[in-house]
Amino acid sequence: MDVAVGSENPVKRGAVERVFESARVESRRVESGVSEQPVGRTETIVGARNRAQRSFGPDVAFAVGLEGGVADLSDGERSANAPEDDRFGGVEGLFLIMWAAVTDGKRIEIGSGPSVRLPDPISMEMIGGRELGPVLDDHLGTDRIAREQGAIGVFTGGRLDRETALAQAVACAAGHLFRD
Ligand SMILES: O=P(O)(O)OP(=O)(O)OP(=O)(O)OC[C@H]1O[C@@H](n2cnc3c(O)ncnc32)[C@H](O)[C@@H]1O
Repeated sequence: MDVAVGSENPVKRGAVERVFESARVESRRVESGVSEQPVGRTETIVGARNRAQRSFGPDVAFAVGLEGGVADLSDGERSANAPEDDRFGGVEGLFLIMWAAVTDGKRIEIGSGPSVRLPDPISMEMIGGRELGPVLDDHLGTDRIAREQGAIGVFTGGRLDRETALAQAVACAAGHLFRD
């Protein structure tokens, strides 16, 4: 079975390989159709869905989209279209979130991975409009940590890594397509 993943990030391909164990997984470069740094659950899910739909074709059985975002998890979540200086609603505590979408060309299902709170100095830079990957690299002195253990690895003390966390999102989305 062939499966496409709408990203050239190797940890995303690795996450898909963990769930579609015997499949040949191919990375495809597609536009997410959302900001480089999605803000809020809705924008993050839309990015995942776009990546899945845009990487699907007649040559694959399934296509997967994965998107990382940051979100204020309070009930009054602000949309990505809120004014620039109020994107996080003034609520302290931004979280890294991750969502997957899986399509078989007819149906599309979504699922999420774990969330982890970002420390305040990191959140402040996100509020300033930066992307999480480069902000983490600056703070930690790493090089492209988003392609390795990721924020989830850093903030869980290595108990999780980004590939493991993304695989949970893929499994939650794909499970419905396997079962029905
Ligand atoms: O090549 P693509 O598929 O775009 O992969 P990406 O990791 O750069 O992009 P995402 O759209 O999934 O994530 C949006 C931003 O959030 C960053 N990000 C997401 N999850 C992260 C993590 O666990 N650790 C570090 N950065 C992360 C990522 O580097 C981007 O700057």
